[in-house]
Amino acid sequence: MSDKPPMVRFEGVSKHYGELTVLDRLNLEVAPTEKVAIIGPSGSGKTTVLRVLMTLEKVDEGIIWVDGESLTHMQRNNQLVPADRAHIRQVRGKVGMVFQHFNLFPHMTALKNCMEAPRTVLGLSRREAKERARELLEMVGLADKLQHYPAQLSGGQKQRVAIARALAMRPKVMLLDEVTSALDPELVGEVLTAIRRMGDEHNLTMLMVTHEMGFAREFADRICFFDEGRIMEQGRPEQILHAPKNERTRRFLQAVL
Ligand SMILES: Nc1ncnc2c1ncn2[C@@H]1O[C@H](COP(=O)(O)OP(=O)(O)OP(=O)(O)O)[C@@H](O)[C@H]1O
Repeated sequence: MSDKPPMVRFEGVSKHYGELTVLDRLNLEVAPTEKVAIIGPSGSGKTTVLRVLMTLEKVDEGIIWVDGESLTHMQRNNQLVPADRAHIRQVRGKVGMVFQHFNLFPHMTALKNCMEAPRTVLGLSRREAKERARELLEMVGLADKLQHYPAQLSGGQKQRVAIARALAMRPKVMLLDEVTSALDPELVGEVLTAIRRMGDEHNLTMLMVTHEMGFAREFADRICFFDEGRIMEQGRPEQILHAPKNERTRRFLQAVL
């Protein structure tokens, strides 16, 4: 970890669904530009970490910080009080996400998909939004698909549009939720290449939930092994993947590697 203040910090964060504890007093710090891979068994709370950071779910306890500001609280008269909508929107704007199932607008071309939020949320002019969208679609290798609709694209191409669309909002933190899981194996490589490029060229802090241990090994600075809503073990990829200390990590890796 660097000595800079963390870009993302979970401080004692818990999330419950009825009796089920999905995040259990989770503490996690991610340094600026650090790439963290989250691995672990099904149901261990991996996706929930990303969803609470995107404010798609509320937390029951604890505080989440992004770039020095709390997503859940705000300062009022030197006190931390629950955040209001405007505050949440402002902090949440620093975070982008790419989903397993792309979530593209089906009635919009690739170019329009990438222009929509910068226009409506950031207030960019049509020209600015178009220029930004075009540049990003070129970066992910889709210069010849600008006018294609999602139904006319392969899974790998759709996921690359989704990457360009998330980048168009200029987030500081990018969340990736099993972005290659819905793809045919031969399309995985092109998406991983786009992700690598996105990390290198945009100085992003990244949290990715992945089942691709090879990608986690090559791309992540740190792997966190999740179990029962907590980080059971974390460390450099080579340490976690090749010399795990925790018995549960070892058993999980034996099953997936
Ligand atoms: N909206 C919800 N209502 C009730 N339970 C939920 C809800 N969302 C998630 N859960 C439960 O919370 C637990 C953690 O879910 P989460 O999606 O974070 O797990 P995960 O580690 O990402 O799993 P997977 O690898 O299978 O995607 C699971 O048991 C899931 O069934």
